[in-house]
Amino acid sequence: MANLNFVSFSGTVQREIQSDTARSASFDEIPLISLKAPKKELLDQLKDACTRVGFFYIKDHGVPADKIEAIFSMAEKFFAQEKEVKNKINYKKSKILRGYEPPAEVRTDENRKPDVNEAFNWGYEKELDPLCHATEATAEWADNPMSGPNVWPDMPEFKNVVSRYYAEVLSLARGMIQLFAQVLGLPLNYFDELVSAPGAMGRLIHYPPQSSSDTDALGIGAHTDIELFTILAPGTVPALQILNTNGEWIQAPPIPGTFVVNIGDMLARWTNDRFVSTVHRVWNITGQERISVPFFFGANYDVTIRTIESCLKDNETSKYEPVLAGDYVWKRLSASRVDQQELRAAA
Ligand SMILES: O=C(O)CCC(=O)C(=O)O
Ligand SMILES: [Fe+2]
Repeated sequence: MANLNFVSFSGTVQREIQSDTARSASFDEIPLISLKAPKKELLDQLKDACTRVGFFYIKDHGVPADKIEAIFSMAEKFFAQEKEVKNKINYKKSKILRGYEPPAEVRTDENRKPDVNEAFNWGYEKELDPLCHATEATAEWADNPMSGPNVWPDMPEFKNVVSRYYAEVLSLARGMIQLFAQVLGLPLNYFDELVSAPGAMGRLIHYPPQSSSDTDALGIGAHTDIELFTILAPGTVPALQILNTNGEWIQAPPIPGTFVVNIGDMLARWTNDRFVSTVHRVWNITGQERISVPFFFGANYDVTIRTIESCLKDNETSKYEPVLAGDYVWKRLSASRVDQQELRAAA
C-alpha cells in the first residue's frame, strides 16, 4: 500500500493505492457502450457507467474515421517540428493557455516531477461552432478569464483539420449531454442552453516513450479531469490507466473504432457526486511514440454550477459551493502549471 496525492476540486486528495503497476481490466470494469443501442438499454448502460465507473468506451459515435485519422497525422507533423518553431506559439504568450505547451510545464501528481508530455491547446470560438453559426446564438462571456482567441501554428491545413474534428466532437458532446440529462431523470434538453457556447477545449498530446524503471515523472500524473466530461481519441498506443475504487490501477487500452469517455469534476460537482469523476494517468512504457486527442466539454463559462436539485435525495445537502464555470476552470488549469504553484492552494 502506498499513498497517492492529487489535486481535485476539493483541494489535494489522498488515496491509498495497492501497487504502482497496472493490471488489465475485465470487461465490465470499463464498459463498452454502443450509442446505437435501443434507448432504454443505452440509458441503463450509461447510468451504470457514469455512476459506478466514471469511464467507458463508446462505439457507433458517428464521428467519421477520416476526420480522426486527419487530426492524428496533423498532430504528428506538428510535434515533429523543431522546438523553436513550436515555441513561436508558446502558450505563455496567450493569456488563456492556448498554443504550444512544451514538456514539463504541468505537474499533476504532487509526488512526481512535472509531466513529460508536450501539447497543443485550443478552445471554443463561435467561428468553430456550426450550431452557433446556424442559430446565431450568442453568449457573452467576454469578461471571463477563460474566453479569448485561439492561436494556430503556421502550417497549411492545420486549422482546417483541427476545426473539422472539433465540430464533430462538439456535436457528439451535445448529444451525449442530452443522454446524461435523461440518465439523471431530467428533460432531454435540460443542459442545452447551458452548453450553447460551451467551454470546450481540445488538446493534441504527444507522449514520448519512457522506461518502466523511470517513475520520477509520467506522461500525465494521476488526476481527475476538470470539465463536465472528456471525449478522448486515444490513438493506437496503450498507456492510459484508471484508478478503481479498490485502489488498483487498471489499463484502458485503445479499442479500434471507439472513443474513451470519462466524467470530469464539473459534472461530479453538479450532480453532487452521483456521477463519478475517476482518477487516471498516462504512462507510456510501450517503447513507441504516443499521440492522443482529448476534448474536454464544459458548461458555458458564465453558467453557475450549483447542485442540480433532483440529484439530492431526501435530506441530502449539497457538498459543494456554487461556482462560476469559467472561474473554476481557470483556477484549476492555471494552478497545475509549474510556474503558478502559489495558486495550487486556492484550487
Ligand atoms: O492521453 C490520454 O490517454 C489521456 C489524457 C488525459 O487524461 C488528459 O489530458 O486529461
Ligand atoms: Fe485526464
